[in-house]
Amino acid sequence: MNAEKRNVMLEEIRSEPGYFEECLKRREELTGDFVKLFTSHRFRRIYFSGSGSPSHAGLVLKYAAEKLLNIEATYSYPMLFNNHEGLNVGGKYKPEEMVVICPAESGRSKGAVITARAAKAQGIPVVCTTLNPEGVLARECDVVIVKPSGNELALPSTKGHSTGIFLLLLCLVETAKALNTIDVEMYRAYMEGFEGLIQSCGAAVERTLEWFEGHKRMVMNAPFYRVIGYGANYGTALETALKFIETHKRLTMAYELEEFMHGPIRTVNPGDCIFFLCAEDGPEKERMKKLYEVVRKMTDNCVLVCGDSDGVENSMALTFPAVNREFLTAVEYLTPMQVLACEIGRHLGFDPTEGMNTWAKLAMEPSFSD
Ligand SMILES: O=P(O)(O)OC[C@H]1O[C@](O)(CO)[C@@H](O)[C@@H]1O
Repeated sequence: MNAEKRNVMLEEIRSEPGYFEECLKRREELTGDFVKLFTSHRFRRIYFSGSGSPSHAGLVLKYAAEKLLNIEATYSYPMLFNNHEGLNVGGKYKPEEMVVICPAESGRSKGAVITARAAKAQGIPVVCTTLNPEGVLARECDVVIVKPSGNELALPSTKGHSTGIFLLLLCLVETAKALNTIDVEMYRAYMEGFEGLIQSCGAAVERTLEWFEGHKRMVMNAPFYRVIGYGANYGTALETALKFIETHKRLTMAYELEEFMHGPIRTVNPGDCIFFLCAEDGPEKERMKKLYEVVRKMTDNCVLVCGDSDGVENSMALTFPAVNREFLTAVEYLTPMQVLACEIGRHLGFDPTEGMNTWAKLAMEPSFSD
């Protein structure tokens, strides 16, 4: 593999803070249509739809939408939704009271396009973020937000996914301000948080590279990985598992904090490598720390991923100057995990621009063409 290919994924992760900065600079232009749609309707129900990384974005954003806008929101895998659920199952809402949001990459995956088409047929507005404003999904949408991150050379998406979550969180916070569902203080705190991510995500990359250098032997000797998250960062855990398997092909499992106690905890063996995403404050964080202390008694290779302000003095901890603002953590805590995926893959000699079994994906036709 040549040096350029070797570095492509890391450089894409490194470019993320620059796109966050651009989103903030172009805030009005990028979020304006979204805010207008929400202020000109009285939405009572939001459906998030997306496959792969966009499914994890949907999971994060569902919690943010409910808390910031007080609107009921759901996410489920698009084909479960299309084949076994559907829009307005109970017949409670008028079309103009519902909205579908698709946090896409290429926007070609069939599931979200089918959901968008069903919504359009019923007069339900559809929003997407996408890299392709002319694509098959964008053509079904009332609001199309083009992510400034551009196409990725590495097949496991990183900068597009992080920029997409950043941008939709920005849309939700701007909408919350316009609808008065958050006060001025809270709005200001979120805006400071967004600004802070430029620095924290940049620092997370360099800290993780340093950490990996110091813990390479442990990480590379582990045959598989587990990652545990809570709240919206369960989406971060799922995205980590996807990024890990896409990049280095080693088995990786993701768990929601409390679910770990129901079966998985009984399967921990000495030497297992487990990442604990210890993000925003609250009772779940304390419970995560307790779990970490308990699991450390079974394996030495427990890695607490947390902010500097947590004051954790443990050489195994992977720490960085996190902002730790609720929901924004789903952007900043993903950065170290993207870097780890990339570094493990590099050490195993995988080229991130080459996929395995491409023929199999093509045979299954999961996407439309544009
Ligand atoms: O159809 P979209 O918008 O590209 O979304 C699916 C994305 O998720 C992935 O399956 C996983 O990252 C990507 O390959 C793909 O880009």
